[in-house]
Amino acid sequence: MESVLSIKDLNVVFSGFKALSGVSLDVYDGEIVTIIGPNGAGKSTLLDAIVSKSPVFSGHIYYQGKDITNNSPHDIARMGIGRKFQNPNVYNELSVFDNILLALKGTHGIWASITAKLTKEKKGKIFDVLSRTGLVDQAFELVSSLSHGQKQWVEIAMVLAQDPSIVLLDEPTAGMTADETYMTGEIIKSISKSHSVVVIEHDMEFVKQIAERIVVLHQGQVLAEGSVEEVQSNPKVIEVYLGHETIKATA
Ligand SMILES: Nc1ncnc2c1ncn2[C@@H]1O[C@H](COP(=O)(O)OP(=O)(O)OP(=O)(O)O)[C@@H](O)[C@H]1O
Repeated sequence: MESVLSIKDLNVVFSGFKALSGVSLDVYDGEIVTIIGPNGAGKSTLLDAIVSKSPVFSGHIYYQGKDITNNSPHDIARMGIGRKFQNPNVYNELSVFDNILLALKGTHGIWASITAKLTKEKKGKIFDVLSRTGLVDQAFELVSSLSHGQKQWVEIAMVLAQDPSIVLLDEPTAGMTADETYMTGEIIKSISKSHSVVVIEHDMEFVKQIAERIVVLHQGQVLAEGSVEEVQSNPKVIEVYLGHETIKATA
């Protein structure tokens, strides 16, 4: 099977510090890859390198077979890699609908977008992403009136509005209630029917809900890779990560 995203021997260095060291990883069509690992393992740096937010020192990133290493972030987004960051990056004083409108591919500038005549096609597209993220009932509410979880979903909807083929999510459930976390898992599973999804996550219950393939990062390297069961029973993973999480959960 052809991979959508292929990372080969990736190294990212910050002032002499190796944040990523020889990372290789493939993401296939329509799969969910969940990245776990201790704080500072290099998880966010990996997503940053994919979208050129952090420069790649050596190694390669291929998207649909094309080498995109250190291409401009704008080009990478335009090619079809959508990235959601940890903190919601939404316009609080606009409606949910207008936030999605602004994110639509080919949209330029707030006023030009909001005052331009809305085509039936654009409206349909906006409601499609709102229904995929459980936000149809909130379409005309101001984002400022939404819960923290709903704001995160608005941002996922904004990423989907850009028609990516791969969606990168950095800790999408941070700060969410248990119900919101569960709902986020269902949204991600639904998105994976039409997109590849890479998710960074700490909450192991959530990881179990969504995970198909897990990649464990530790000190900038891939420590282990496999199913939930394989990773949970891997002694190296227990030692550096899951043992610690279990202790935290029972403390
Ligand atoms: N822009 C930067 N400049 C210098 N060092 C950085 C930069 N970004 C990340 N680092 C360092 O690289 C290492 C990996 O950081 P990263 O944020 O990728 O880890 P992480 O696995 O996402 O951690 P967390 O789970 O805490 O978010 C850390 O030691 C961090 O301090």
